[in-house]
Amino acid sequence: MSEQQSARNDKRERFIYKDDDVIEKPFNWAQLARLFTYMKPYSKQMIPIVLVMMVLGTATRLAIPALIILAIDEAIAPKVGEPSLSKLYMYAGLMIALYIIQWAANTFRIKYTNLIGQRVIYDLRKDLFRHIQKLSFRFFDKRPAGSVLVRVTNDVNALQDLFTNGVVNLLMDCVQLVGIVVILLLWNFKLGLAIMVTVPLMFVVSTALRKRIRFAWQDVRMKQSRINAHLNESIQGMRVTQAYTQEKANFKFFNHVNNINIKAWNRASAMNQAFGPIIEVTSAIGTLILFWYGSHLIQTGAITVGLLVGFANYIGNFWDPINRLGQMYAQLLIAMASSERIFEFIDEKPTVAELPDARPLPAIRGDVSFENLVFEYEKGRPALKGINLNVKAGQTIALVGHTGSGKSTIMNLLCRFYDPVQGAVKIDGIDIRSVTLDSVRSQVGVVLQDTFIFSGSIRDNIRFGRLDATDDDVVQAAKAVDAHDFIMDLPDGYDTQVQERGSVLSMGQRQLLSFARALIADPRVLILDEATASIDTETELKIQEALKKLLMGRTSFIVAHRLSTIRNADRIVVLDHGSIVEQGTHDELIRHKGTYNGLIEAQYRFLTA
Ligand SMILES: Nc1ncnc2c1ncn2[C@@H]1O[C@H](COP(=O)(O)OP(=O)(O)OP(=O)(O)O)[C@@H](O)[C@H]1O
Repeated sequence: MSEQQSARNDKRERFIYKDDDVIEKPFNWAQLARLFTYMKPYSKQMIPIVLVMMVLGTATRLAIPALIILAIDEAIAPKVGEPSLSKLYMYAGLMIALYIIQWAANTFRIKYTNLIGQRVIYDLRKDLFRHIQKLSFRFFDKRPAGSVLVRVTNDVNALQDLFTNGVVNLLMDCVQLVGIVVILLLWNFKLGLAIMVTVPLMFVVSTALRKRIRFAWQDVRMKQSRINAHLNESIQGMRVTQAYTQEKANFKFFNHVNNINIKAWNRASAMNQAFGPIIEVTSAIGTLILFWYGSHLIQTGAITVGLLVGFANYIGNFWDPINRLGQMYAQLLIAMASSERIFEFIDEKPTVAELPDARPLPAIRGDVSFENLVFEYEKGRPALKGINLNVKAGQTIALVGHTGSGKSTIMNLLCRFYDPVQGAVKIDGIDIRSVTLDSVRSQVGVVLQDTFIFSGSIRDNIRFGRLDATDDDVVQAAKAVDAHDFIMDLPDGYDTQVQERGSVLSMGQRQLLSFARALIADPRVLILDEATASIDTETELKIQEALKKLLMGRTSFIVAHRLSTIRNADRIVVLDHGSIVEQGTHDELIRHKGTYNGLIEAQYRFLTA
C-alpha cells in the first residue's frame, strides 16, 4: 500500500453512527423537567433537608458582609461616639457563628445531594437497561453494541455531576445572585445600580459565546462516542486483528479518533475558559466604579466607609456565581445532550410488542405451522416470500439452502424475534402474536451456531436454560449430552469460571454446553443452528449422539450443515431466495435431482477435492 493510500485509510471515517449524532436543538426545557422527575421519589425525604441546608448556607453567606458593614460603622469607626471594642467582639462572635452554621449546612447539603444524585443515576441506569432488554432485534440490527454501551455508561455518567452537585449549586448561585442584587439596591440604590451597569454588557458577550460552547460540547460527545464504538469493536475483534496483523493500522485509526476527540475537547474547554476573563474584566470594571463612585459618595456623606467595604465584599461574591453559572451552563448542555440520547432509547417502542389482551400460551404439544409467511428486514427486500409449512409434534425438520436463502429468518420468526409482514406462525394452531412473548419463548428453545457463554461458572451457564434447575439437574443434563467428562476434567469441574464468550473452551465443548443448556430448559420446540466449524471426529461423534438425545421427542428445526444430521431428519426443506423450492427425505430429493442434489454434490465435491 502506498503511503498516501495508507494515510487516507487512517483518516477514513469509520464508526459513523447516524443514530448517535447529537441533534442540534435549542435548549429543551421539557426534557430537563422529565429528567427531574427522577428526583421525585426522594422529594419527600431528602429534598426538604437539602433545601433547608441550601437556604441556611446562602443566608449566612449573604449576612456576613452585612455584619462587616455594621462592625465598621458601629464598632470601629462610628459616625457618632467612640469606637466600641465590646460591639466589635459581638460582631466578630456573630460572624464566627455564621461561618460555623455555613460550614455545617454545606457539609450536610453535599452529603445529601450526593446521596440523591447517586440514587437518581442508579434508577436511570436501571430503567435504561430494563428497557433495552425489551427492545426487539430490529433495534439492535441498526445499532452497533458500542453505541448502546455508551448510552448506558457514559451518557448516564454525564448526568451524575448534574444531579450530585450541579442542580443545587445552580439554585444556590441563582439565589445568591438575586440576594446580592436586592441587598445592594436596597442598601444604596444609586451605588448598587452603578456597580451593576456592566452586567448587561457581560450578558451580550456571553450569550454569543454560549451558542458556540453548546456546539463545541456536543461535538465532544460525538467524538467520544466514536472512540467508544471503536474500542468496543476493536476488543471484540481483537483475534481477527491479531490474526491479520492489523494492530498497527488499527492503532493508527484509534490514534486518529483519539486525536480528534482531544482536539474537540480542547476547543470546547478553551471556549469555556473564555468565560473567566470576561467575568474578570467586568468584575474589575465593577470594582473600579465602586471605589470611584463610592469614595465620591463618602465625601458627600451619602454613604459610610463600612458600606463601601461591605459592598466590595458583596461584589466579590457576585461575580463568582456568575462565573460558575457559565461553567454550569456547559455542564448542563452536556447533560442535556446525554439525556436526549438516553430518552431516545427509553422512548423506543419494541417493534415486537404484546397485544393488550395477550394471554400465556398454554403448555404446547409442538405442532408448528407457517402460513403464507412473508417477511422483509428492509422495505422492498423480501427475505421470505410466502412460506407454507406444516410440522407435526415431534418431527425433525432440516432446513437447507444457499447462504442468504432465509433459513435463519424462518427461525427468527418462530421465536418471534420479528413479526411477519404477512401470514402467520402458529403453534398448536395458535397464532404466536396473540399470546405473551415469554410464554412462546419459554417453550421454544434455541441453540445458536455462535454459542454464547456468559462469564460465570460452567454450572451457571448450563442453568441459564432454567434458573430453578437444581445442581443435580445440571449434572444430569451434562451427562445426557456427554459433556460431564470434559467438565470434570476442568480445574474446578462445574465451578470452573469461564470468561465472557467462553474463550477457555473449545468449539466442540461450547456446543456440548449449549446442548446441555437447551436440554435443561426442556422446550417442546427446538431450533438449532448447526455449527459449520469442523471439529475432530471424536467430538463430532459425541455431538451427533448428544444431538439425538436433545432432539428426542421434540419438534425440531435444524439449520443443518452436516450430512449426517440432514439424513436423520424426518423431512428436509430446501430454501432458495426466500421460498421453499423442494421438500422430502434425503433419498427422495436426491432422486429428484433438483437444488438439494446440487447442494449435496457441491458439498461432496468440496470434501473430496
Ligand atoms: N438483520 C438483518 N437485516 C437486514 N437484512 C438481513 C438481516 N438478516 C438477514 N438479512 C437478509 O435476509 C436474507 C435471508 O437471510 P438469512 O439469515 O435468513 O439467511 P440464511 O439462509 O440463514 O443464511 P446463512 O446460511 O448464511 O446463515 C439475506 O438476504 C440477508 O442479507
